[in-house]
Amino acid sequence: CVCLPSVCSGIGLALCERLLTEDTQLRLCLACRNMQRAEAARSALLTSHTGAHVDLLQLDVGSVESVLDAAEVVKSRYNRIDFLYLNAGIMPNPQVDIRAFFKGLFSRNVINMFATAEGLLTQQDRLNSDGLQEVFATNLFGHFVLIRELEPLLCQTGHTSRVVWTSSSNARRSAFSIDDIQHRKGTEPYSSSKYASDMLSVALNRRMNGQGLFSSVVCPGLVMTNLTYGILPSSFWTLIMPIMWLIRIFTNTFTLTPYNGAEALHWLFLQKPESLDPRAKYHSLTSGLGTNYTKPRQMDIDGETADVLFSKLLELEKVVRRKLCERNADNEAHQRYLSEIE
Ligand SMILES: NC(=O)C1=CN([C@@H]2O[C@H](COP(=O)(O)OP(=O)(O)OC[C@H]3O[C@@H](n4cnc5c(N)ncnc54)[C@H](OP(=O)(O)O)[C@@H]3O)[C@@H](O)[C@H]2O)C=CC1
Ligand SMILES: CC(C)=CCC[C@@H](C)[C@H]1CC[C@H]2C3=C(CC[C@]12C)[C@@]1(C)CCC(=O)C[C@@H]1CC3
Repeated sequence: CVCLPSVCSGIGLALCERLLTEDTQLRLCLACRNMQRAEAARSALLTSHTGAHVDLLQLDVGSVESVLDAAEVVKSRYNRIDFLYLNAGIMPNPQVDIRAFFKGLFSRNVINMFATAEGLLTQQDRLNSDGLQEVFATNLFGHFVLIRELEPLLCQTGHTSRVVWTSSSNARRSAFSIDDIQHRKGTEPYSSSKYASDMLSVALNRRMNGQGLFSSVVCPGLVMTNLTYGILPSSFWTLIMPIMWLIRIFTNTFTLTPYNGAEALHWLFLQKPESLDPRAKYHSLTSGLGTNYTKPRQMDIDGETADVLFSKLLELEKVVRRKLCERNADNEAHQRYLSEIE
C-alpha cells in the first residue's frame, strides 16, 4: 500500500498519476482533508487508469485528533505500508519583499535567489485549534504524529518501508531555531518547518533504519500549483512565463509543471532504500531543453541537533495528547450535563 497525504492537487496528484503509470497493481490511499476534492482526484486518476485501486481517507494533517482518527482507519484497512509520501504543505499569507527582489536581481546571488527565494519571502502564521503554530503543525508535526501512529505498519520484520518528505529549497538552517521549533517568534515559518522536516528525516534514519524504515527528502523545484498561486496571482505567473523559461537555462530548479516537480518523488519510488543517502535532499530538476532528472545534494544538518528535535517532538506529542484527552473528557461531561438538564 502507498499512502499519500495530501494529493488532491498539484505535485501530489501528479505523483499519483506517475505511480499508477509505473505500476498498475499499486494500492493507493489518498489522504485528504476535503473529501469532495479527494473524490475528484480519485475520479481523475480512475479516468486515466481504469481499474486502479485507489482508496480515500479523511485526514486534516494540521489537527492531531484528525491524524489519530485517520491512523486508526489505516490500521483497520491495511496490514502494511510500503510508502508513506508526506506531501501536505501550506504557506499562509506569503509576502514577497519587492525591494530585496530588485536588489538581488543585480547581485551575484541572483541564481541562488531564484532557486531558494532566500531573503524574499515572509509569512504570517497563526495558532490552530490544538494551540500550535499552524505551519509547523501542518508541514511537520501532523506528519510526525502520523508516522508514530503508523509505526506498526511501517516497521515489519522482513520488510523495508519508506517515508518520503516533500521539502523545499527554501528550507534554511538560519530560519530554524531548536529553542523555537514552532517558529513562534520569526517571520519565516515555512522555511523553518521545511528545515525541520529535513532534520526529522535525518533523525528518523538514525533511529529507524535498523527497523526497516527509511526516510528521504525531496525538493520539487519551483512548480506552478495552488501554493505558488497563493504567493502571486496566476495572471502574473502566466505573464512572466517566458522569463521563467529563460531563467530555467541558468537554474534547472524551475521545474514549473507538477509532473516535472514529482520527478524526484517518482525516482525515489524506483530506488532500493539501502542505495540512498540518508543525509541527501533529492532535487527534481528540469534542463533548459525540458529534460527531467533527479540529483542528490547534501543537507546542512547536524545529527545531534536532529536527535534533539526528535525528542522535543516526542515531548510535544505527549502534551498535545494529554490536552486532547482533557478536552474530550470536558466535552463528555458537558454533553452529560446537557442531557441531565433537558
Ligand atoms: N509549488 C512549489 O513550488 C513547491 C512546493 N513544495 C511543497 O510541495 C508540497 C505540495 O505542494 P503543491 O503541490 O505545490 O501545492 P498544493 O497547494 O497544490 O498542494 C498542497 C496539498 O497539501 C494539502 N494540505 C494542506 N494543508 C493540509 C491539511 N491540513 N491536511 C491535509 N492536507 C493538507 C492540500 O490540500 P487541499 O487541496 O485541501 O488544500 C494540497 O493537496 C508542499 O509540501 C509544498 O510545501 C516545495 C517546494 C516548491
Ligand atoms: C521573474 C520571476 C520568476 C519573479 C518571481 C520572483 C519570486 C516571486 C519567486 C522567485 C523564487 C521563487 C521561489 C518560490 C516562490 C516564488 C519565488 C520567491 C518558492 C519559495 C515557493 C515554495 C518553495 O517551497 C520553494 C520556492 C523557491 C523559489
